[in-house]
Amino acid sequence: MDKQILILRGDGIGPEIMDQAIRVLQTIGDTFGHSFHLTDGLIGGAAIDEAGTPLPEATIEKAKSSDAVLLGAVGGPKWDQNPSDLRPERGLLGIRKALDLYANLRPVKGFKTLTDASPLKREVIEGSDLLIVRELTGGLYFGRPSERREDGHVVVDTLHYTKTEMTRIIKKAFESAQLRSKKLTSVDKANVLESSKMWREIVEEESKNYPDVTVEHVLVDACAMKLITSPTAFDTIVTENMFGDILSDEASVLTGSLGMLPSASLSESGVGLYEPAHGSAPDIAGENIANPIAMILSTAMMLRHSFHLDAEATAIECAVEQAINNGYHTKDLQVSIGTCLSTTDMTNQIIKHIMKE
Ligand SMILES: NC(=O)c1ccc[n+]([C@@H]2O[C@H](COP(=O)([O-])OP(=O)(O)OC[C@H]3O[C@@H](n4cnc5c(N)ncnc54)[C@H](O)[C@@H]3O)[C@@H](O)[C@H]2O)c1
Ligand SMILES: CC(C)[C@H](C(=O)O)[C@@H](O)C(=O)O
Ligand SMILES: [Mg+2]
Repeated sequence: MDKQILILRGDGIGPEIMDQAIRVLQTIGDTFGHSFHLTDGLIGGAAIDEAGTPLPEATIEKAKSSDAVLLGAVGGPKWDQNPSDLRPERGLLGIRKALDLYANLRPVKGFKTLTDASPLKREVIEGSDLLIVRELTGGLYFGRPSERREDGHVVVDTLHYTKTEMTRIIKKAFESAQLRSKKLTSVDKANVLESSKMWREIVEEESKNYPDVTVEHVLVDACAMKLITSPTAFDTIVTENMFGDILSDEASVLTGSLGMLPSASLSESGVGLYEPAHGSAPDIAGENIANPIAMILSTAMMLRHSFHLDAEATAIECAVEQAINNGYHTKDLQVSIGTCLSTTDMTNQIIKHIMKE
């Protein structure tokens, strides 16, 4: 198989973890006989520094003509004081919108060996395996007006959704639930927000088309609590943009670290973008200690969702699990037993297992 992949390294640990994903991809190519052609593009702070904008037009064009996009992470203190249109994060939001990547899939799977790494009790988190389906191109992130008014004393952000935007992500979640254990939890704030009331109505309406899926509605505040007190009660969660952002970072605790959580950002028919759920981690950038697993598992998601290379994706996922089961981990996992490795050495272990398969 011949595929064109756009590589967006971004900022902070972005380039470090992307280098590891590329090594894994090359190993998959060599082992299974595929050619992955990689092209670099600019995004985030790196793009601001080099091209004066967080999302150059060339990046969007390259993305549209690629078969998939891999993204590291954007942002960092260097650009924190920039005006809002010159923030690295604008590049990320911009590419999501430009490619209409409305469906963000964030799987959260605890590895047995890492349950001790979580600050939560083993008996509570053991067996955690859920999927957060997050709406990615609407809501508070994109609603207008979003501005500071009246001499800086009043601020406005707008939570805007159309019925069409809600319906497509809810359908995607029902379809995802059908492929898993057929239980869907819809998370909203329908006791307060008009948008959530409409969201809940659409979930009810759509549930008639998926009679095999059991649906429950949970308010977001209660969901935040239940995620860490009874995570195994969840299978597929669907929610709007900002709730999904917050709940997915919270859910990462079940896996031992934010550095473990991959994601796929998908459109209806166009190119998919794959990125870790975490950010650019400026506090550890340049030290070769970042956990590369979220980026590597995002690469596996690309192989599965964009290229339908199931065996290859599974090979990566199994290699990650085997490396962890052999006691290898990175610093963020705070495991006291086994061997703590650098970013590159952790990847070496994963690559070793892929080549053995
Ligand atoms: N998708 C993205 O590009 C994305 C996502 C989230 C945040 N951000 C941006 O990243 C910057 C930093 O944000 P933040 O510090 O709130 O969030 P962050 O996710 O970058 O980091 C939060 C904490 O988790 C740790 N961490 C994250 N990923 C890790 C990994 N792979 N290995 C080991 N430890 C890891 C960090 O060291 C930090 O202590 C901000 O500019 C923010 O806007 C970008
Ligand atoms: C950096 C930021 C804009 C982004 C988001 O909120 O979507 C990040 O937190 C994420 O989860 O991908
Ligand atoms: Mg986030």
